[in-house]
Amino acid sequence: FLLNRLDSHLKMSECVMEEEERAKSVVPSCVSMKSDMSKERPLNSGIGPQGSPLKMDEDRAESTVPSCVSLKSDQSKYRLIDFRSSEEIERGEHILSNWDQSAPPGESSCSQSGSRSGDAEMKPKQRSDLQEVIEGHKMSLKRRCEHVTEGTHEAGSGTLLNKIYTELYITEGQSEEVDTQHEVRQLERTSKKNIQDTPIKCQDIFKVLSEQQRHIRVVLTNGVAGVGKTFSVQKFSLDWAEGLENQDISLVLPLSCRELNLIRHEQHSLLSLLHVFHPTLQKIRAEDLTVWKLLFIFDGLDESRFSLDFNKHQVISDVTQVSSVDVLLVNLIQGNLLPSALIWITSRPAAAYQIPPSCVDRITEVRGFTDSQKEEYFRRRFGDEDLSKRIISHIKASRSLHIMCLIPVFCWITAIVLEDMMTRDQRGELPKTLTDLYSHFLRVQIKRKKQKYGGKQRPEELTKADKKLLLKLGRLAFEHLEKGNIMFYSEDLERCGLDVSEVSVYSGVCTEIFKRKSVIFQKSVYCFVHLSIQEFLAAVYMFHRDTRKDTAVIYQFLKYSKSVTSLDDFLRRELMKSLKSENGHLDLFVRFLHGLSLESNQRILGGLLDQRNSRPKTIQKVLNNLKEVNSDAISPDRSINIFHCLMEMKDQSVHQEIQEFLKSEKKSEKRLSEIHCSALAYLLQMSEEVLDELDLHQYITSDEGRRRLIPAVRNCRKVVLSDCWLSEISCDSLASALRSNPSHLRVLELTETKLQDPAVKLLRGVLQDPLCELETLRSVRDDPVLSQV
Ligand SMILES: Nc1ncnc2c1ncn2[C@@H]1O[C@H](COP(=O)(O)OP(=O)(O)OP(=O)(O)O)[C@@H](O)[C@H]1O
Repeated sequence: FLLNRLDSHLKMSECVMEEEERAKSVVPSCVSMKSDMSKERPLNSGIGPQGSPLKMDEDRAESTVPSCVSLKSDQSKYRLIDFRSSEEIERGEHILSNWDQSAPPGESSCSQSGSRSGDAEMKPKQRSDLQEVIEGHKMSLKRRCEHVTEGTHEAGSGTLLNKIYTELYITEGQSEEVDTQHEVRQLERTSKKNIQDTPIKCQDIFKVLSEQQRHIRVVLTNGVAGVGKTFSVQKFSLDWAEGLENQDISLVLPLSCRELNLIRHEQHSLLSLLHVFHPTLQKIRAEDLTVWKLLFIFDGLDESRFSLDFNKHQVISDVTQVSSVDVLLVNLIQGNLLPSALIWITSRPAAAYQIPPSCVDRITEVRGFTDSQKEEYFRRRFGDEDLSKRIISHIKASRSLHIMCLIPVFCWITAIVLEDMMTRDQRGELPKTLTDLYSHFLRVQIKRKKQKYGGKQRPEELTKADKKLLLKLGRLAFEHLEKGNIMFYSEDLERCGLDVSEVSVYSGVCTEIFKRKSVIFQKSVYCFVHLSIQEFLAAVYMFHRDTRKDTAVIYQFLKYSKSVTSLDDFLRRELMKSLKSENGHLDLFVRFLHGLSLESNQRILGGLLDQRNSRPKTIQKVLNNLKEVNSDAISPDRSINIFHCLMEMKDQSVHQEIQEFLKSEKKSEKRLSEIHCSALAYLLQMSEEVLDELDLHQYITSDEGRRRLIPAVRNCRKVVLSDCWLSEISCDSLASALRSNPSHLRVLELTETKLQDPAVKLLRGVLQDPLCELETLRSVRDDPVLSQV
């Protein structure tokens, strides 16, 4: 497990280096920004240094508060003062000159010793100027946060955050060990709530909630893709900017890691960094930063392309000292720089390991929506009560949809699809599988584009141009999926034959699939709205290549030179390739590929894929292959994906057989195949009830079948692994189950279990891990393995 972690860490670093190389050529050396002037009046309430309420002179504020400049700013960073119009410069100069005059002598550059006494000595004029800056910043932040775009990048076109924001289930602590596994599988694991977890409200994450807790300075919030981390940051910031919550904080300063990437090759001081990303703070001085209570929010650490080295770095304690962004970040987190500033970092679990636990005062995890929050989401989203009721009851009736809706981004996709289907006359069957859902999602986007731009075809039909565009997007999705890239620059688009303007012109199709994430420094960064959409389009592209017999693309991907003879051969090879991936990054891709082999799904896509000759005999062959896959060298956790592929092909047989097996009185008489074992492992792992005992030896199955049951260990109190050969890879699953937090496993019996040396070491390591809550490790006979462990 650790080796895998190390390996994936190395891969990530390689990936980061590769991306850095890519980015070197794309990030301009000179930063330019576009300004966005505000005519709005500042609010007349405010918080001063250390939370003291300030009163402000409204008239003067109106004349002096700088514009709320948006991030889409266009002027050179080296001429920051030029952000403003001439009129504004005049006003700005007025403020700056006032401030310069009022600054105590010798305080022009700040050090940590620029103490709070400066505040006490502050002249009334100076204080009110500072307050104006805070109010200007609040207004700017409010404007940035009050609308959500949910896939559309058209400014101001979004919905009000407060209208659709639904409370999320956030807990203190985290549910699983930091994991590099694919998010969708994590989602399946985490869908089982644990009542022991302590829920915490987003606005309380810096509050000391019990007597045992000390001051909370650094909070790390984990959560899988699309679970609502950015929404939480946005809501927190909006509530602060509107004066509703956390008013003891003087300035909330969100800095998205995606945007910080764009200046990672540049040198900045903390002060200039703030000036670049929060132009409303142009006039704050170094000493202000040390006297105010600041909150820095670094959203999306997983998207950062800088590597944080906490062991060896330049120590910086002066906010005007220039260094690289990663060094500034490390110093802020360690508390060398602005030790009293609060720090909030959000990250997907795979990247959270970069922050040493010793630097973190509180870990929280956004778990998504509970069942009642899911319902509330749909009620808020649709004013129509009847429609929201029907949608909720459909979701409840489909287990996979219901599990998926734990993640807000899936709620959003589901809402779009079901709203469209339920308000149309000819409804058709409502989606039950992921491929179904995503095919409908794409169809709705195509239809919207038709409605927006007109066209002779029926709304659902694709023109040649639509097909070409979607397949080019598919190529981009596919080529970057393998490399683990989720963000693209215009040159990546061009390499796939995508014209940047084409992508924007087809905004009706693209905005909810593909979006321009930031346009800072005139550099556009693109990404798919969600990783799963990238995986779906990548599968569409690959499937299309297969129907067109594009052997070059297929062989290069499969690293296979013999001809792929048929659909079943193609899918079998794709599956094997995905099973060999260490972190499961092709799992969802391969599920979609299997789903796309069904004509019913191809039909939804309105001619995007040539209708494939998916004869029943071929489909049966694919199903048989899935049921017979030999997964000797594959992790049992990964093998569960074979069962998911069956489900995507709407084959319910294995699922039903296992349901019957679970109800049966004669379990010990029924022989289970390997695929049965994967299905059973999945169902036991997902079950609401914790199993008292799992004795692998009681199941009549092969050695491989027994190993495939190991993921179920996560949901058991006692596990007996007797007389079974545990490979290192199976030990990985066992180790992960032992480490899961909270873990139910208290008793582990290992008897005549043939553990190889690396597995013994691995288990020994896990048992020493403070996260492991195992109480008894037992062996029935004198087992040499046990003494080694
Ligand atoms: N609290 C919420 N209320 C309503 N909708 C939400 C909420 N949280 C998230 N969503 C929906 O889910 C989508 C994804 O959320 P968000 O961008 O916050 O996820 P994330 O955890 O930051 O994901 P990533 O790691 O991919 O950046 C949002 O665009 C929105 O549609």
